[in-house]
Amino acid sequence: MPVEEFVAGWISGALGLVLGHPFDTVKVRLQTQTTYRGIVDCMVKTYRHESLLGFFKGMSFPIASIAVVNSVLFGVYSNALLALTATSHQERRAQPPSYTHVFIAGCTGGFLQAYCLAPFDLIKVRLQNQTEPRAKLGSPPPRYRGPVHCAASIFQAEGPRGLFRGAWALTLRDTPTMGIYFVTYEWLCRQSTPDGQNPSSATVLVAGGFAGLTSWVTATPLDVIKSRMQMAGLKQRVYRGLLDCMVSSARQEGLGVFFRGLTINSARAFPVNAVTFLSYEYLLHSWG
Ligand SMILES: C[N+](C)(C)CCCC[C@H](N)C(=O)O
Repeated sequence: MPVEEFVAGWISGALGLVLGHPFDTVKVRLQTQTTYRGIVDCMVKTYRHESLLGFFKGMSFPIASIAVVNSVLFGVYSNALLALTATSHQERRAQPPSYTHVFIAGCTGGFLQAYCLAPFDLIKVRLQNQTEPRAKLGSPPPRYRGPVHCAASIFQAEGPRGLFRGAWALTLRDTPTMGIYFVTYEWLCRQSTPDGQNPSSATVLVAGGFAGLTSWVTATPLDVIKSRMQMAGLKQRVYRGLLDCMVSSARQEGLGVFFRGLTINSARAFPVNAVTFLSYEYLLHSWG
């Protein structure tokens, strides 16, 4: 099994992640809290109250976990294509796989990475939602002191299952949308590249950016539900399940609730995924 894809997936994921984390914090806050009037208001309040560091809350765990998560995504995707079409990464420009195969391989990668991502994503969302400024003398400490403390408290209170809160919504969010992600990327690359040649860096950047954009636009409704289920019992009410969360959110806040965070998600998705795909392709290319 070729392992280069796993390593390239890891490095490219980490680069994209750091670039996108401040946007991600604003998105999570807008989706789960009702105190902000919009993106700018949320940014201003976060900066005033918590300084620049506020935007990087909850980043250490994703950085550690991206090694597993993005390498599973890209590694499984590439190896699934190998199984379906009997072509390696290097051979795929000369013999391009069908879009159905690309979609199935993307969904498989999305499904498997969702399970690895679930506990890390839960902890990220919980920490991002702690709006207290950095500990000052005399002020009450935040609920979680850091990622390890957060994981340990959830584990103690709810057992291992607690760490997978919202995992079902996350899997539903990622399985089809990762298929869309890779199909968009492949389609755009093929549109602007002569047959049999490798896409230029500019093409990879634009195709990667649009792949991120289309997959996040389609993923946003379930992203909102996922974040709310992960916060259930803390700042949100407790839901009986995914459907209950959908229905009660829509009843209370209207259908617009499913598009919360869409603008910021899209603004984040383009640069993050442009960089992710460019570095992925570059690494695989330079390793031959
Ligand atoms: C499938 N879904 C839309 C959820 C994500 C697709 C892009 C994943 C990328 N690592 C990022 O963070 O943007």
